[in-house]
Amino acid sequence: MDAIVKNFPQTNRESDRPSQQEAEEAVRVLLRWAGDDPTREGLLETPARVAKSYRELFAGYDMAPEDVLGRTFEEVAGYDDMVLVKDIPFYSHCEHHMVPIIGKAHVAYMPDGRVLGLSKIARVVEIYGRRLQTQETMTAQIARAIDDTLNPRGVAVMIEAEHMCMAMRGVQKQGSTTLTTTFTGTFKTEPADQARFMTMVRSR
Ligand SMILES: Nc1nc2c(ncn2[C@@H]2O[C@H](COP(=O)(O)OP(=O)(O)OP(=O)(O)O)[C@@H](O)[C@H]2O)c(=O)[nH]1
Ligand SMILES: [Zn+2]
Repeated sequence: MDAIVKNFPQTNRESDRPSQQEAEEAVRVLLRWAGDDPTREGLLETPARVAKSYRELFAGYDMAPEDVLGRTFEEVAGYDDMVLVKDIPFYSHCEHHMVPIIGKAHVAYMPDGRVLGLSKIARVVEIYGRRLQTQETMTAQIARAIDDTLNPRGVAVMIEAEHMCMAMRGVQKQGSTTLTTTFTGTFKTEPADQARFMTMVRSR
C-alpha cells in the first residue's frame, strides 16, 4: 500500500478518512450554504445519500491498478501488434470544481510477449476516473499504470471529454471537447505507430 500512496499520492489511507457522520454533517453545511433547509422532509435523508453516492463516485481511491493489472496472458500465438480498446466511456469529476467530466478513453499498447485481459484496461480507466481529476493527470496515470505493470513496448492513451465546469458554470461553453494524449515507448519514438493509433481511434 505504501508504494501506491507514494506513486499515487491522492490515494488516502482509510485511517485519514472522516467518519460517515462527519461527511453527512459537511453535506448539511453545504445544503445550508446553497440556501436550503436540511431539516425539511425532502432533505432529511440527503446527507446519507450523498455520502453513499460519494463512496461510489470516488471508489477509485480504494482501488489500485496493480490489483487489476496483475493477471496477464502469454499464450497469444506470438501476437505482437497493437492492442487498442477504444471508446471506453467514463465519468469523472474535476478536481477544481468537483463537477462531472464526461468522456471516452482510447487505450492501446504494443505487447512484449504478454497481453492483458481486455476488461482490465477498462477497469484501469474506472480506477482513475472515480477520483478527482484533471484530464491531463488521468491520461498520464492510465498510461503509466499499464507501462509499469505490463512492461509493453509502448502505451498510447487518448482521452476526449467534456468538462461540466465549462458547460454548466463559469465560461458556459457547451459541447466543447478536450483531447489529451500520452505516448510511451514505440508510440513516442515511432511516428508511424503513433499515426496508426490515431487512425484506428478515428476509424468508425
Ligand atoms: N488543465 C485543466 N484544466 C481544467 C480541467 N478541469 C477544469 N479545468 C480548469 O481549471 C481552471 C480553474 O481556474 P480558476 O481560475 O482557478 O477557477 P475559476 O474561477 O472557477 O475558473 P473558471 O472556470 O474560468 O470560472 C479553469 O480554467 C477550468 O476550466 C482539466 O482537466 N485540466
Ligand atoms: Zn472544473
